[in-house]
Amino acid sequence: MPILEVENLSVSFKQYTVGLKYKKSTVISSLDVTMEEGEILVVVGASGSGKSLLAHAILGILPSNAITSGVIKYAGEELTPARQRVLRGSEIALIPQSVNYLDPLMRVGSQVRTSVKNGNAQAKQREVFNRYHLKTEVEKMYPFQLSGGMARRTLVATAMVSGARVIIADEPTPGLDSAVISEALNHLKEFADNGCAVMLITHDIESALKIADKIAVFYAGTTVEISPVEHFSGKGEQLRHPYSKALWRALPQNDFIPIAGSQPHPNQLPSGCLFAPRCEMAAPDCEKVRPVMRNLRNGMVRCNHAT
Ligand SMILES: Nc1ncnc2c1ncn2[C@@H]1O[C@H](COP(=O)(O)OP(=O)(O)OP(=O)(O)O)[C@@H](O)[C@H]1O
Ligand code: NI
Repeated sequence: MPILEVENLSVSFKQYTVGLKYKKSTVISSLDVTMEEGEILVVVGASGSGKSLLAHAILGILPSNAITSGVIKYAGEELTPARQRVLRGSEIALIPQSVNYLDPLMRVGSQVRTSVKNGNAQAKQREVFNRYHLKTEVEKMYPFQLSGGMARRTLVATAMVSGARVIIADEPTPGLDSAVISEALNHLKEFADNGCAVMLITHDIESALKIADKIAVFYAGTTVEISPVEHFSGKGEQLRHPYSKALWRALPQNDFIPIAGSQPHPNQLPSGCLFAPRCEMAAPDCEKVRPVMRNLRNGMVRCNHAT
C-alpha cells in the first residue's frame, strides 16, 4: 500500500478584482501521485507547474486564500487539516529550499532537539550532527554563523531526527557544485534506504535520475506522466507523454531541442488537453476533452493517444 496518495487534487486561489468580486485561478487541476515506502519519487516540470504547491498541500501549509479539492491520504487514511497539524514535522517532514526556514534567534542544537519526538533529544541531536559532520561547537551557534553547507546539513539533520516516514525535499540543490549535489542526494538516498518515502522536487533531472525510482512529470498544474526511472534513457522512446519526451530531448546531454510555445497561464487554461496547443500529435478530440490519467506500460499517462 502506498504511504501517501494524492487523488484528483485541485488548488485554486481567490483573486479579488474589484471590491468583493473575485475570480478563481486554478493552479493545480486533477493531480494524481502516490509515494511508496523506500522509494524516491522525483517531481520535474516547468517553473510554475505546481510542484511546490503540491508539497505545501501535502503539509497543509497553503496560504489561506487557497481553495482545494480532492483527497490526500497518509497510510491509507485521509489527511485532514487536523491530522496534517499533528503529522507535520513528525511523520511528514519538509526539507525546504531556503535556509531561512531556520529560526534566526535559536541556537541550532536546540532547533534540532525540538524535532526529536522520542528518546533522548540531546543524544539524538549529537548523533545526527556527528553523522552529518557538524562539529560539537556548531550546537551552540546561531544560524547566521553557519556556512551555507552547514545550514543545509542542519536542515537535513532536522528531518532525520524527526523520524518522519515521508520526506519532501523542494529543490535542495540549486546552484550547488557537483560534490555538494552528490552529498545532498546521498542523504535523500539514505532516507529511502531506511524505509522512508522521499519526494524530490527538482529542475536538475540529470542528477536526480541517479537516485530516482519513479519520475512524475508536471505540466500546467497536473501530472502528465509517471514513469519508472529506466524509461528516461536513449531518445526517450519509452516515455509515454509527448511533453516528457520533449523535456528529455531538451536536456543539453541529449539533443538540446527546445519545444516551441509556453506552458499556459492558470487564468487561460485550454478546455481540452492542457498540452494540446504545443503537441505535434494533437488530434481534434484533444482540444475538446481533458484526458484522464491512465495506466500504460508500468507507468501512467494523461494523453489519449500515447502508446
Ligand atoms: N499564493 C498564491 N496566489 C496565487 N497564485 C499562486 C500563489 N502561489 C503560487 N501561485 C501560482 O501557482 C502556480 C504554481 O506555483 P508553484 O510554486 O507550485 O510552481 P513550481 O512548479 O514549484 O515552480 P518553480 O519550479 O519555479 O519552483 C504558479 O503559476 C504560481 O504563480
Ligand atoms: Ni517550486
